[in-house]
Amino acid sequence: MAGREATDGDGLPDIPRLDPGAVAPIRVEGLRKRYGNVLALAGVDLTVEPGAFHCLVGPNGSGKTTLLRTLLGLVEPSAGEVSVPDARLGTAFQRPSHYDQLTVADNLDVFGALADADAAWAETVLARLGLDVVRDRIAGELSGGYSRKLDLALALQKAPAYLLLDEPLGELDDVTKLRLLEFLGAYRDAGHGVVISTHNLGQFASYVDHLTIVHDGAVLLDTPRESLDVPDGELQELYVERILSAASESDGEG
Ligand SMILES: Nc1ncnc2c1ncn2[C@@H]1O[C@H](COP(=O)(O)OP(=O)(O)OP(=O)(O)O)[C@@H](O)[C@H]1O
Repeated sequence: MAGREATDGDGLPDIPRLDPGAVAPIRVEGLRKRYGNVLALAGVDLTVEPGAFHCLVGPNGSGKTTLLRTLLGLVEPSAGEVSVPDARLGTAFQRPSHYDQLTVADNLDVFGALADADAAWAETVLARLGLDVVRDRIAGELSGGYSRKLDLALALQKAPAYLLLDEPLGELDDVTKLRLLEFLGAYRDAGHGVVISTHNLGQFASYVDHLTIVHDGAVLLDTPRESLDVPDGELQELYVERILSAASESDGEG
């Protein structure tokens, strides 16, 4: 992370810019994951480009979380190749990562020191996520939404080249959702990859650059957003229609 700064003119501290050209893509080939007799991933090929907002969307049980966790190295593939560049990946929200007994500011100091982050970046993250108002609160006493944003702030201390998040907006209030979405958009605009796993594509419609629909552990559609000739407001509907039509085809085969 270095060089020019994002100038989004929104009055918030700028996010230092990363040159996506200097980051390799994440590549997955023939990825299979079996849990006992459940085939969670049935041979997935996927490329995640740097600097893009990439949504992995699919219904419950389609394999999104398994795919995301495999990219993060948290799940061992049964077969196939996962090539993650020699770059920093970041994630949050799977389980709390903060120290409950420390304040927000002290948590940031600890994680910032581990990540060798500079103080200006910690302040930027604090302001961008709207955490500055709770900086002196004990982390264990924060509300659910602030607690989750704190974990995201801690993951961001190392300024990951790719930020991978599983249903990041679940259970957040509408204002918090909006601020988080704006942050994720700004982080992408500053050259970082953002990879979201969700079954609610509609919430991310105005941000998505690349869409991968996952169904029954396989990729049903993998396409740049620009090649889909539908307005943002119809993206969720397009996804649901694709799933319904794939489900009725597989019913027909059965
Ligand atoms: N640790 C596990 N042990 C056994 N089966 C698992 C495990 N994790 C996931 N599965 C199974 O693998 C399949 C894919 O699950 P996964 O959580 O990846 O789907 P998902 O698309 O993220 O679903 P959701 O939207 O409900 O979170 C499901 O059938 C699930 O029950």
